[in-house]
Amino acid sequence: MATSAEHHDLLIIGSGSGNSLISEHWKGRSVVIADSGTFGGTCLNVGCIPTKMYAYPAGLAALPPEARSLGVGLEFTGADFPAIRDRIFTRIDGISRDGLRYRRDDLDYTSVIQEEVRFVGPRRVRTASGREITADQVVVAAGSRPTLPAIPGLDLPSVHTSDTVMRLDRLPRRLLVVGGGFIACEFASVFAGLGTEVVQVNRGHRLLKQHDMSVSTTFTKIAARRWDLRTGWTPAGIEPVEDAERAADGWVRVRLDRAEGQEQTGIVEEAIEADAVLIAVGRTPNTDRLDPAAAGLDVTDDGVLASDEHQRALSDGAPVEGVYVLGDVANTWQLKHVANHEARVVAHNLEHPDDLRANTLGPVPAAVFTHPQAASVGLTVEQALADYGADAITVKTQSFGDVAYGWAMEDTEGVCTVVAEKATGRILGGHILGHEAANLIQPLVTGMAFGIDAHRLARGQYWPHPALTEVVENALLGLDVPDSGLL
Ligand SMILES: Cc1cc2nc3c(=O)[nH]c(=O)nc-3n(C[C@H](O)[C@H](O)[C@H](O)COP(=O)(O)OP(=O)(O)OC[C@H]3O[C@@H](n4cnc5c(N)ncnc54)[C@H](O)[C@@H]3O)c2cc1C
Ligand SMILES: NC(=O)c1ccc[n+]([C@@H]2O[C@H](COP(=O)([O-])OP(=O)(O)OC[C@H]3O[C@@H](n4cnc5c(N)ncnc54)[C@H](O)[C@@H]3O)[C@@H](O)[C@H]2O)c1
Repeated sequence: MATSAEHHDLLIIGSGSGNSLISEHWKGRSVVIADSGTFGGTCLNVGCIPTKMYAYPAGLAALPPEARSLGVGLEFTGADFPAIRDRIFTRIDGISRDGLRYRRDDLDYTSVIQEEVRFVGPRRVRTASGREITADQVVVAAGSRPTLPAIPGLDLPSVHTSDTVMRLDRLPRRLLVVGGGFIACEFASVFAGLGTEVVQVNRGHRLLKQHDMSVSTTFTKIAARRWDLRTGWTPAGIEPVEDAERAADGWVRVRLDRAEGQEQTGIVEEAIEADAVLIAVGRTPNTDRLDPAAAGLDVTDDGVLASDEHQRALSDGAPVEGVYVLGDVANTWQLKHVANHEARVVAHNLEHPDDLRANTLGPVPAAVFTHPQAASVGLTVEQALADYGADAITVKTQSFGDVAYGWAMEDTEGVCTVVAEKATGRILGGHILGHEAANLIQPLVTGMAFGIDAHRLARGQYWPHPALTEVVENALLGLDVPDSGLL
C-alpha cells in the first residue's frame, strides 16, 4: 500500500539561497522548506558572513608592520578571540533563529521540516522519520559540504572543517591548515593575523592556483612570509601526541607524505604538531544526500544536478516540469552571489511557468578575503592564451606601487592584471591582488558585463584622483587596444 503523502504547492530543499524564493506570491498557497542543518544555510552560518566578520579584525591585527614602514608605531597586543567569536555569532545565530521562527511559526503559508529528505519519486521526497511529501513544484537548493580526505584521525576533537573552526573555545596556539584554496587561505590569514602560529600545508606549490599566475605567485610569496607554508605535502594521518598532558590539551601530530606528482627533495615524510587542524581541501555538492536517481534527475560529471538555462532540472537531458535546481548543488562556482542570482531566476520561473526567464548574467567575479585580498573575473592570462593565442590578446599588469595611492601606502606587491582582445578591446579578464581587491575588481566586472571595451571603460568616465581605482584605470590604458576616440 502506498504511503499517503502531504501535498504542498512548493517544496524547497535547503534554506540557504532557497529561503529567498518565497515572495508574497505564495500567500494563500502552501510552501514547505526542508533543511536538516542550521536554518539559513552555509553563507550565513558557517561561510561568507562569519569568515568576513573574522577577516576584518584579523586585517586590523596584521597592520603594525605596514604602519611601521610608514613611520607609525602600532602595537598588536593580542586578540580577544572569545569576544570576537561571540560578537559574530550573537548576531548570526539570532538571524538564523529569527528566520526559522518566521518561516515555521509566523507565516501561515510556510512551514519547515527540520529533517534530511531524499527523493523517492518525481516531486516526491521522504523525510528521515518517514513522512512523505509531494509538491506541484520542487526546488533543490541543497548546497555542498566540506570534502574530507580518507585519512585516519579526522574524528579527533582538534580536527576541524570550516563548519566548526570558527567556534573554537580559544585561539589555537598552532593551527595546521590543510589546503591552498579560498577557504584554507582565508583561515590561514585570519588566524595568523589574530596571533596563532599557522602552518599551511598544500599539495601544489602555488596557493590560489585557480587565480591568474600574477595573483597566485605573489599571494604564495606573501603567505610564505606571513606564516609557515609547506608545499608539495599531503596529510597521511592524525593522532594524539605521545605526551599525555599535551594530548589532553588537544595537541595532535599530523603525518605528511610527499604529494603525488611533486618533485622529491629527499625528504618523503614529515610530521607537524598542532593544537588545532583545519581541513580545507574543497567542497562536495550534496547531490548524494538526495538520491536524485529516484526522481530521474541527471547528474553532471562534476557531481552537480544538471540544469538548463532556466534552472530547470534535467532528466535524460530534457527539462523536468516543475523541478528547479540552484546554488552549490547545481553549479561548480560554489559562490553565494551565483546561488543568489540563480535563486532570482528560479523565483521568477516558479511564479511564471509560461514566461520562463533564462540565466544569462555575465562573467562571475570571485574575491578571496585574505590580507591582502585577491579578486578575479573572466579568463586568466593562461586561459586567454590557450583560447585566443598570443597574437590575439593584450595583457597589462599594473603595480599598485606605480600609482599615487600606492605611493601613499608604500605598496610593493599589489598588482592588477587585465587581459583583452587586441582587435576589439573586449575585456577578457581582470585579476587583482592587493588592498581592497574585492572592491577594485568591480569596474572590470561592469566593463565585461555591459560590453564596454577597455579604452572606453578607461576614458569614458572620471576616476577620482588619486584613488586606488587608478590602478585599474592605468591597467586598462596600458593595453594595446583600439583607441575609442575619447580623451
Ligand atoms: C568558509 C566559507 C566561506 C565562504 N565565503 C564565501 C564568500 O566570501 N563569498 C562567496 O560568494 N561565497 C562564499 N562561500 C560559498 C557560499 O557559502 C556558498 O556558495 C553558498 O552558501 C551556497 O548556497 P546554497 O544555497 O547553494 O547552499 P547552502 O547555503 O549550503 O544551503 C543548503 C542547505 O541544504 C541543506 N541540505 C542539504 N541536503 C539536504 C537534505 N538532503 N535534506 C535536507 N536538507 C538538506 C543543508 O543543511 C543546507 O542548510 C563560502 C563558503 C564557505 C564554506
Ligand atoms: N571568498 C570566497 O568567495 C570564498 C571563500 C571560501 C570558499 N568559497 C567557495 O568554496 C569553495 C571551496 O573552497 P576550498 O578552499 O575548500 O576549495 P578549493 O577547491 O578552492 O581548494 C582546495 C585546495 O585544497 C588542496 N588540496 C586538495 N586535496 C589536498 C590534500 N589531500 N592535501 C593537501 N592539499 C590538498 C588543493 O590543492 C586546493 O589548493 C571554493 O571553490 C569557493 O568557490 C569562496
